[in-house]
This record gives sequence, structure tokens and C-alpha cells, in this order.
Amino acid sequence: MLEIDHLTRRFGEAVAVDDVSFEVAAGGLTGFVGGNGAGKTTTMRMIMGVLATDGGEIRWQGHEVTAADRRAFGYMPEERGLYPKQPVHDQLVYLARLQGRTAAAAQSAATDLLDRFDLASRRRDKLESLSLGNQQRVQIAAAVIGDPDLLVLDEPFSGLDPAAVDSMVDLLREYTSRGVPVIFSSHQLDLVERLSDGLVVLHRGRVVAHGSPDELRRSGATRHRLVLGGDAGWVRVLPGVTVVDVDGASALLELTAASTDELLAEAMRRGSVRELVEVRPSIADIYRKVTS
Ligand SMILES: Nc1ncnc2c1ncn2[C@@H]1O[C@H](COP(=O)(O)OP(=O)(O)OP(=O)(O)O)[C@@H](O)[C@H]1O
Repeated sequence: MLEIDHLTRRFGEAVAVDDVSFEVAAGGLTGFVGGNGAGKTTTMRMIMGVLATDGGEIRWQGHEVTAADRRAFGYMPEERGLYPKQPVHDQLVYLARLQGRTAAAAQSAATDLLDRFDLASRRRDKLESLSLGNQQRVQIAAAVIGDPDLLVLDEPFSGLDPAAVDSMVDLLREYTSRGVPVIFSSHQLDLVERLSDGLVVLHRGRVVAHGSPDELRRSGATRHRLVLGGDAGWVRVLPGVTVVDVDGASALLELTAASTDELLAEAMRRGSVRELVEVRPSIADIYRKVTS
């Protein structure tokens, strides 16, 4: 397990990461979300030791993380950082060798990963000759080629087509099923909601929400969708109800003082009711609320 404990980082007067604490559980996929400049990359860089901390502690398997621990971490940095002019297979082999794999194991791991990402035919091509999405696939392969104990991935899904997202997810699930903790940052909230076992929302350097997607969704106000036979505009004057949205016959409501039964009775008194259902807020709704 990776534990981030009261981590802080300043750049001059600005506090980029402000007393941040969370855990990345063994075998769990943790999504790290937050707007531009929220502090995600800075936090990941501190986990990897490429940036010093100003306070707090990073613990790996219960002890303060060491350089030796970090050598077994797989990292996909925001600035990427492979060699544009080197053939993709060669650089994966090189990275695997750097991480202690034998020549034969490095060759076979590189071939296997390029196969998985449909890049076998491009193995001898220079990285720079690949499309951006394919370069991204190679970056992901580079992060996992050393058979890491922990994966830290900065925006691994950006620029990937849906097929590559699926291959990537399958690959990450293989690591989590072996107990490897994975933390990834993303701005794609639908993807984060679908994939993550845990979620950390950062806003202006601080953790503003933390938990499983289900826990976070349950923490938000439940809404009701009411669909009527006629116009739903009258809900605006209903006491005990906050109107989120009204569109013709359909209304999205939050019941502040009124009960579901009272709402249904009133709707039936005024005409026909086609549908009344509870709607859980999405992660995007929760995100907007905690970062506003
Ligand atoms: N080397 C640096 N020098 C000065 N300020 C920095 C440096 N690196 C980051 N910052 C500042 O720290 C804050 C957090 O930046 P960071 O890159 O960690 O955010 P982020 O959540 O990864 O954003 P994005 O989603 O845009 O990548 C920002 O205000 C940024 O300008």
C-alpha cells in the first residue's frame, strides 16, 4: 500500500500541494482528478522522488519510501520522456534491461507489450514516426516493462482511442489483480467513474473528496426525475422542492422538505405521471459540487 501523509509542496509563495493525505490500496485502481493546476502532477512527482517534498511523508508498505523502492515503481510522467529517434522495440528493451531484466526477458516483454497494443508491425519504427495515440501506447508499455510494484500514471488515457483505452484497462487490471496499487490522473470523469476502485479529488492543492465512486455518489443529494403527460413547469412553485432543471414534460428535482409521496400525489392531482425515479448524482456532478 502507498500512503500519502500530509504532503506539502510550495513553489515560492504558492502552495501547489497543501497537506494532502490519501492511500492507494494494494490491488486497487485509484483515480486522481482535479482541474488544471490542482496539484496532481506535483503529487505524482513527489511520489516518484523527482521533486522534493516540503512537508509530510510518503510511505510504501509501511515504511518511508526509499530510492530502492522507487526503482521498482513504474511511472508515466506528464512530460512523457522516451527517445523520439529510437526504434520503439529497442527502447522498451533498453528500459527493461535498466530495470534488471535479462536480455531474453526484456526482448520477450517488449514484444509481448507491443503485440498487446497492436504495434508489432511498428516495432522497428522510430517513436516520432508514430501517431500521438500510438506514441502514448508505447509510453504505457514503458511504464510497465519493468514489472512494477506500483504504477503511477499521469494522464495515461489522454489521446487514446476507445480500443486502446480498453487494452490499457485490461493491462492495468492484470496488475491490480496481482496486488499492484495503481494511481492514475485523468480529466475524463466518465472513465474515472467506470474504472476506479478509489477516487481522490484535488482542488487548489487540497483533497476535497476521497472514497469509492459509490461512496462519493451516495454522499451527494439524491435527485428525482419526474416525467409528466403535460408541461412540468408548475414544479417551480412547489414548496419543499428545489428545481435543478425543467425541460417540457420532464423535471429534475431535489426534495428538500417534500417527500416522494407528496410529490407524486401532487403530480397525479395535476395530470398524468409517466415516470418518477430516483437519480443518483454522477461523479461529474459530485466533482462540480466539491470544486465549485
Ligand atoms: N516547477 C514548477 N515551478 C513553479 N510552479 C509550479 C511548478 N510545477 C508546478 N507548479 C505549479 O503548481 C501548481 C500545481 O501544478 P500541477 O502541474 O501539479 O497541477 P495538475 O493538477 O497536474 O494540473 P494539470 O491537470 O493542468 O496537469 C500549479 O499552479 C503550477 O503552476
